[in-house]
Amino acid sequence: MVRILNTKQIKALDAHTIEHEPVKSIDLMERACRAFVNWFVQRIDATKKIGIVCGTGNNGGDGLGIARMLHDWGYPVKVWIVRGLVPESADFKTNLERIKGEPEIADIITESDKGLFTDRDVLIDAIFGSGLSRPADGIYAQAIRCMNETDAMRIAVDIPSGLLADNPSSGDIIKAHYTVSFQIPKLAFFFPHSHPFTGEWTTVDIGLHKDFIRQSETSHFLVTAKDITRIIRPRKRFDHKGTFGHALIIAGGYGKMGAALLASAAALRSGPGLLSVHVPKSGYTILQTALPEAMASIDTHEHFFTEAPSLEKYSTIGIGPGIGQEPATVKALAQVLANFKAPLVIDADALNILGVNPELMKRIPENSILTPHPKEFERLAGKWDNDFQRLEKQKRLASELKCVVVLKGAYSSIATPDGKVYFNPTGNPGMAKGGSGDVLTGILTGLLAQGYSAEETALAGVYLHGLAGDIGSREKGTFSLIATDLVEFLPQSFKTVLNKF
Ligand SMILES: NC(=O)C1=CN([C@@H]2O[C@H](COP(=O)(O)OP(=O)(O)OC[C@H]3O[C@@H](n4cnc5c(N)ncnc54)[C@H](O)[C@@H]3O)[C@@H](O)[C@H]2O)[C@@H](O)CC1
Ligand SMILES: [K+]
Repeated sequence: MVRILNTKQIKALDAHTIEHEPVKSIDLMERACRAFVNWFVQRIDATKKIGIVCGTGNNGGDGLGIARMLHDWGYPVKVWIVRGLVPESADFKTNLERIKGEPEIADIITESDKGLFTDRDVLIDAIFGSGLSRPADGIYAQAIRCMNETDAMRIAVDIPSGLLADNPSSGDIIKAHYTVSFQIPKLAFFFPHSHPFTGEWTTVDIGLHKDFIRQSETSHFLVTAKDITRIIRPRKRFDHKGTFGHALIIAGGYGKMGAALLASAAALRSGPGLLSVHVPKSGYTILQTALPEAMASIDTHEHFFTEAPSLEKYSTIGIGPGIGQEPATVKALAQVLANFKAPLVIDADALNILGVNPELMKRIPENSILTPHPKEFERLAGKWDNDFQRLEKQKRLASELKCVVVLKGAYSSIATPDGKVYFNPTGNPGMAKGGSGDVLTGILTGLLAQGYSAEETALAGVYLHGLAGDIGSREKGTFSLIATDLVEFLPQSFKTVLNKF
């Protein structure tokens, strides 16, 4: 797990590293600059004209160090220092002294300094870093606007200037194409509204104290491949189908049998011992023809879900894709929630039904997994003003229901009943298509049936689903990738994770 720390903790971490490594503050800054430059030189051609726009705090100090190093690498570099009210930090001063005449430095002292950076191919943003405490205004806002108006590629040092790491941002913010952040990812990076500012972000190691990071309290984590490898248990020689549980998928309706097929095919590829699929009568032939491995459980209704089969034999249930919201379906869902006591996976129309019948929420078995996309989540939890508030709502829902709530999207977030939130790194925009969610429901149902805990299931399922999408889009491209491909590439996704042993 990568721990996501807040800016106060990052400041304490910097101080701890300086005191206990020990390393001088300016030498730590030098390390940060080198890490940035190392990233930079591997990607940016040395003929490009570079502009570095610095504040006068430590983020600006980084900018000056980076300017000196890139000049030594042979890049044509120009530096601008935004001279507002921020006093020069000690390390800023040192790095300013270390620039001896080259590269060229200009001060920005009035707001009328406009159209400044137009001859630059690449602009490095080092105005504010994690020290930003309020929206940028005055001369700072003006410099940010000037940078955003150019056609240059913009690269932010640590965090785009104007973006707050731990709180909603407003005002002018650098629209970076890339953000190179120092070691610890910032919470804001995981939110949709930050993306126009961070662009593609990455972290670079600057040798901050690992034990201190491990001991820092946080409820926010970024999942890594290693975490998933640790969760997924390889199968043993004497395991048999009884070991891996019997999953039931309740999905599909007239015109939406594809949802049932996608969820079921994904469940089958995720390893449960047995899979049954409950579909309306009109889905019988479709299911039996398309998925011979699945057993059919047939509803009495021709077109939609009206009555749950007897549920005792199932280890878990995945319910929702394509079931619609007919009154009889609402009743049948209520019946499932009344009779089934083990954790289940609730998705799509089952979530929409819960949204308009909140009294049913109380019946959801503890440790179930809910997988709303943002619109479904809004129906369950109400509107939000900003991404931070949305995250709080997600945490609250997970704790109230004592369930795992997976909010789907880029960096799908997984909130657990005990208040933790895991962000998932896999997946890509090629997956933003109908049917992707059905595939996730199937994977989760398949894993839950095998006895993985709700938390393990959600972490592994969401990761594997995204990884299947990443592997798939390498072959099919993000335009052409479809949900069926996710099922097709799921075996490779599992193999990738298992082969890490
Ligand atoms: N030893 C360290 O602490 C290290 C710090 N590093 C760099 O230092 C950065 C943090 O530096 P600082 O804490 O000096 O802060 P910044 O350089 O981000 O900001 C400078 C100062 O501006 C003031 N300020 C905040 N919001 C403002 C606003 N809207 N308008 C005007 N002034 C405002 C604050 O007093 C703040 O301290 C990191 O992002 C990173 O780039 C790196 O060099 C790694 C090591
Ligand atoms: K910055």
